[in-house]
Amino acid sequence: MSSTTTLAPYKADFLKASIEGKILKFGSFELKSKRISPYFFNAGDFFRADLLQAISNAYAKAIIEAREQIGLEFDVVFGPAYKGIPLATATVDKLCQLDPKNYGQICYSFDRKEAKTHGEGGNIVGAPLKGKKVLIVDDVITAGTAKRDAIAKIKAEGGEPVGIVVALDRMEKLPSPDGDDSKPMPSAIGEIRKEYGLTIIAILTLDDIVAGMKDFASAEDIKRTEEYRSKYKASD
Ligand SMILES: O=P(O)(O)OC[C@H]1O[C@H](OP(=O)(O)OP(=O)(O)O)[C@H](O)[C@@H]1O
Ligand SMILES: O=C(O)c1cc(=O)[nH]c(=O)[nH]1
Repeated sequence: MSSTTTLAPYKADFLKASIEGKILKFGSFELKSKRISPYFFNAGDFFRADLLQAISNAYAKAIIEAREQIGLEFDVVFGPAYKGIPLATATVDKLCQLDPKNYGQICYSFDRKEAKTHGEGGNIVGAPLKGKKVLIVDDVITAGTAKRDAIAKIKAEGGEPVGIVVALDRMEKLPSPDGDDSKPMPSAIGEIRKEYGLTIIAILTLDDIVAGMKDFASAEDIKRTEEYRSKYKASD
């Protein structure tokens, strides 16, 4: 894949797995933000063992790199329901496998979309968050809504969010408060970074995907993806 040679090897391997596993799809998809996108990254499709290995390897390598480069430290990996759940558990497992000295005591945790009222009850499954430094892992960031919800839940449990790792930054602007998507707006990722002072890491960006697309996508899909990128491009 010639056009991905500038990506770190673990990122290029991850992009290759996303394409071969058909995690990255082209068509017409309604997003959580209600935008209609010509492409979709479905982390729910990393369901086969070799693909799960590919995604957990990419998250773990990105986290280890962040520790080496910026000293990212945390106690718990939190995966927002639903697609964040297997990501958090598989990432913790992979971190321990790759670096047991630094990550052997790291825990995972995730939320329920609806609170459980019997048994252990509550909203959180896995490690308690109170007093812990918490790293959020999720699949993609578009408008940032799910990340803001996760931050609020972690804080409500007494945890301290320290960062977010996503597989894909779709590089989109925030929705305009009046719903007019033609207005310039800052990026979802940049605003969350500024507002909460968090480290935010994306393994791949839309630019990486567009750069790699000429090797595997149709001319029509490339054109529609480039048009979508221009339409929702952030002002920062
Ligand atoms: O940038 P954002 O506005 O956060 O949008 C993207 C999020 O939306 C989807 O999750 P959803 O809440 O639909 O839940 P799911 O994991 O159950 O698919 C997707 O999995 C992302 O996490
Ligand atoms: O914004 C979303 O809802 C979204 C985008 C995407 O590429 N993949 C996904 O699962 N959700």
